[in-house]
Amino acid sequence: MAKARVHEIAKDIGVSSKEALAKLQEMGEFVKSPSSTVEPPVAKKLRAAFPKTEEPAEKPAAKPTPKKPGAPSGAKPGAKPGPAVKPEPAKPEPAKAEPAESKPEQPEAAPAPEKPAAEKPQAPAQSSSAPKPGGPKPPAPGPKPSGPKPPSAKPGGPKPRSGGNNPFGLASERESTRPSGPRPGGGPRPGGPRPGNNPFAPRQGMRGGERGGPRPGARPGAPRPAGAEGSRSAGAPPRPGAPKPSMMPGQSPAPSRGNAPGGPPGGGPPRGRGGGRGRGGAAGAFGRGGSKSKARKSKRAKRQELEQKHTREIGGVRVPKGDGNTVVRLRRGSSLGDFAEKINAEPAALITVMMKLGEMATANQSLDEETFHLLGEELGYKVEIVSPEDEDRELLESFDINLDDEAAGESAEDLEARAPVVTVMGHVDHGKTRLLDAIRSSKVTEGEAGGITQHIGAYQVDVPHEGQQRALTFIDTPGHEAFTAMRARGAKVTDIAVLVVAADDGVMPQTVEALNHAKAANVPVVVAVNKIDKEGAAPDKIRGQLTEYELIPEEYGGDVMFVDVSAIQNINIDELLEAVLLTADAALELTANPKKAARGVAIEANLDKGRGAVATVLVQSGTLRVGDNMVAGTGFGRVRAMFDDTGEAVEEATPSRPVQVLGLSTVPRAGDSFLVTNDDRTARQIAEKREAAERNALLAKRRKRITLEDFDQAVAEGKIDTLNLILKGDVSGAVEALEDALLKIDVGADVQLRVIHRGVGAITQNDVNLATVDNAVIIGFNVRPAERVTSLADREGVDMRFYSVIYAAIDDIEAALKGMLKPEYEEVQLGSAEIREVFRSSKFGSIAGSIVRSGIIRRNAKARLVRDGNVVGDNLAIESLRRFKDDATEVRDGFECGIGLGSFNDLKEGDIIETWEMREIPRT
Ligand SMILES: Nc1nc2c(ncn2[C@@H]2O[C@H](COP(=O)(O)OP(=O)(O)OP(=O)(O)O)[C@@H](O)[C@H]2O)c(=O)[nH]1
Repeated sequence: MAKARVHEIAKDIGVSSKEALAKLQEMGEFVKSPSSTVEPPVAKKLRAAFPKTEEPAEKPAAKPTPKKPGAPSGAKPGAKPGPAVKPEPAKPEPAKAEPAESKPEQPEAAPAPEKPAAEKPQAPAQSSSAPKPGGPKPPAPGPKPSGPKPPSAKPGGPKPRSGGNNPFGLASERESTRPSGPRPGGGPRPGGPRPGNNPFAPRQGMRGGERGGPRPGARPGAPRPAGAEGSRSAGAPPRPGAPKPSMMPGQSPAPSRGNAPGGPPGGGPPRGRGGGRGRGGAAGAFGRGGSKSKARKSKRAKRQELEQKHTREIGGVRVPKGDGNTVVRLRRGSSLGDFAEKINAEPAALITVMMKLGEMATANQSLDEETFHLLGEELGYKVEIVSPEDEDRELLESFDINLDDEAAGESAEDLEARAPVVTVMGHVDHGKTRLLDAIRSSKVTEGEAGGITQHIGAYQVDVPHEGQQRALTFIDTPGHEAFTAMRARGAKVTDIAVLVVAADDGVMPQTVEALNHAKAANVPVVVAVNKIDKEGAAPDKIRGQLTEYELIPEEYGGDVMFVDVSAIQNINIDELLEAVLLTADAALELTANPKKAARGVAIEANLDKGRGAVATVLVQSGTLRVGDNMVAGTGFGRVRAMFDDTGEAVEEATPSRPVQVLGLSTVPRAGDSFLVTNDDRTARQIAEKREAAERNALLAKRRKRITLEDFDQAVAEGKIDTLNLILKGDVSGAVEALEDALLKIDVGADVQLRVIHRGVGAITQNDVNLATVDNAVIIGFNVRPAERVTSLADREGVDMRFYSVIYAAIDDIEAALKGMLKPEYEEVQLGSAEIREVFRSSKFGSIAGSIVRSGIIRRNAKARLVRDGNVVGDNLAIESLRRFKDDATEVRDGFECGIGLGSFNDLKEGDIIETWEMREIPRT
């Protein structure tokens, strides 16, 4: 089997090439046009991506022999029985091809898709008026068919009367239905029976009434108001026993739901010949004449069929239907509109769906991940929110820059050894700065007289090693703050960490913090036991202590090199550098291709009065040259000049070489990636796009990376299987006790509990950074975070929990692991209002002129409509609220107001509008 072309597969599946292309794109396959070929696995994937409802539906149809005779003759109006190409593919092929067209005659088939063909003539008529009702009014969907309303046939009085002294100047329903003379100025033509734009047309017994009634199988006995139509379709009232599409194999009930334009308009599941309108069948019987119109019909029918198959109705609107597996990738900060675009839906339809889900959102509003998941689930899509790194990767790909492919495409000859990049970490005052100075001065002074150096954030030294001069790059910002900040930004800068521990002080909280950060980043560690010149120095004790943290010295049989040094007295500095090189050589293969445009990371940057943005960048691959166009974070520009850490101007910088760069438009942040582009325009555009993405990300209050409540769900979705925790407490005993107790929880085989960091003291920015990177939950025991730490956690969506009783913490975590810790919400009544009069407005729909009876009526609050003690409309929202002519945000007890419940229009005098909200019950 040769490779198949997209359009062939599309045809096979029964979708358009465009849809197939879109799907391929969604799946990450980039295919140019319908005539492009795809590899068999891709073809298979594509087929699998479309629901197979088709097959079962058609098969039965194909079977009935009666079809066969008719089919070959009239049915295939020479059309496209493409399959005929195949010699005589016996039965299956042709049989498959036929059903689509010949189906009409064969009502037994009953599959929903078929019907439209037969009823085609009607469908169009309806669809013009029908879509409307479906569209705008979600909450009043089919359920209440035309029943009671139609009779009122509001066409009644086209005499809107300007609502005298009512708060809106709108005509009340009472007035408008009074059949007196037409009053001008009445604004909305309340009763105006214009089926075309009257959202209620179908329910009022207009033609489209069929629409309301027809739902196959839906309340079969319901009187069909569309009497006129009824005469045409004998089978109109769906038979109770008629097969519902939902009964069909593989057919989900949703698509069958009636009012899709392609839906079975006659309501008559086309079973039994009498059931169909007969026209389609008759046409077939009469041969020619019929075949022409039939051909036309069937085309339309196919379209409708398709539409119906790929859409479903929710809350009265038609939205695309995913198959539950279709992945939709969205950037963080995306809006409903973005999502709509991806699934080819109307943003307005999604707004309605959101309302049905109990959330109010506008098309342009950024939504958080959770909300997208909820919405995706409802529509049958798997929403993936791409990480900032992925996002940047995709952004670059849109400029045809693929860093991964670039790296993968490099051959061994392109690669040259590069210097290891080292970060020095450790507890306060253990000598990090001093050690960095010692390393640097010992080397710089060797080469350069004067040894005038300047701090640019990183420096490189040459070390004689096994007869060679080897370079080492040190990040000159000690501490793990910079390290985690960069890591949080997705930058992998450090190859090796030097953990400094003062021999006279021992392992301290930040020592542990630092080593945990290194471990989490999977970076090998070399321990520098410093201050050995000091009295009381006990280097062996340090080795013993660190063993407890899984840093086992080589001399104890482990694989971590420990070097005793004195930064002040320059003792063993060379040995330390040697150990770093040995560790790098043993654990890592550090190479990069210098022969290409430079890529790397910004290490440090500042705005200089005279020189503008000055950024220190570390070249990670390629060679950076003066004159290159570069983009670093959201800054871009042409490299005007470069300097190394001795202040020397340099023309180029190769991998692992840090240089200071002048020429960027703005100051990048530490950890921002940079790259050289072919032209300045690309650099500028990338920078602009990054800025926009950042803005969006900021806008989306991206809530909750992982919370204890959603842990089990994340596990269920296969996203994670480990609950990472960071424990902070006021005293070490408590932290240890908590950790011990936590690790004793019986969590079962599916999930794991991992304490990635524990420490004494307040929750710091570092803790939040670490939680951000490793998707951890922070547990604070008798400690609180500083204010800016709280806001950082909030911004990053990190779940922090505070306890003062160990058992409470254990209970919560145990419950989370067992999937039992659900947030609890309670409904809180906000207020209620009684409808005194109903006004109709063409612009706003029905407005309830009301008086607030209790509490407050607030705009956007959730609402329900109660009539004689029965809820007649639930999950509504106060979409508009007015006091006289002015919009109001809230109206209090005793005041009159006008309330609009969006597209919910079933309002009556005396009804009570209750408003409420869900509040999370705080845990104690
Ligand atoms: N005796 C002795 N003192 C040292 C040595 N290394 C550093 N010190 C002293 O220890 C103190 C702290 O050194 P720093 O290099 O500032 O320590 P740090 O880890 O960078 O400290 P922070 O920047 O506060 O995190 C200074 O007074 C140094 O002079 C050493 O090898 N021997």
